[in-house]
Amino acid sequence: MSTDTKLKIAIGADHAGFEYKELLKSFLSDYEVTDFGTYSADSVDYPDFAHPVAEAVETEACDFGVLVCGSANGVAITANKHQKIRAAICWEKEIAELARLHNNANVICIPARFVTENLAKEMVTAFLNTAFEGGRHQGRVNKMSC
Ligand SMILES: O=C(CO)[C@H](O)[C@H](O)[C@H](O)COP(=O)(O)O
Repeated sequence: MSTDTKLKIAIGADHAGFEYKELLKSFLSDYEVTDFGTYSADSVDYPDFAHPVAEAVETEACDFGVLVCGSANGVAITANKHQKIRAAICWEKEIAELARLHNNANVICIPARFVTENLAKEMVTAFLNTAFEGGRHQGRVNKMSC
């Protein structure tokens, strides 16, 4: 019997990110995923979904967050209002890796209207499988809080 504990992922999106969220949810079958909505393509307000995802990560109920909206700006701005959240907008696989390596980002924000489904999957995979480098980056991350 495996004793592996699955990483816990909080996922959320607005209507613009709904389809990608559904896709990523299926893609992340090796993880314990909690879906904070939205649950259809009907128009909604992204803060209603970004705050719950940020809270789940901030309280350590989940290890990482995945947020999707049209440009990723709305969900990232909202999530970053939370003290313990470092939410990074990603549009290239290497940016997703750097968000973990250098910034110890704990939420990845995906712009569904500007990246392909395949790239979204690649970025989430890279994000979840890259560790924070620490070292010179630790002090910089410490200085983010105000
Ligand atoms: O938050 C955003 C922009 O900052 C997201 O891209 C939203 O998904 C977008 O604003 C939704 O736009 P819509 O015209 O209401 O579909």
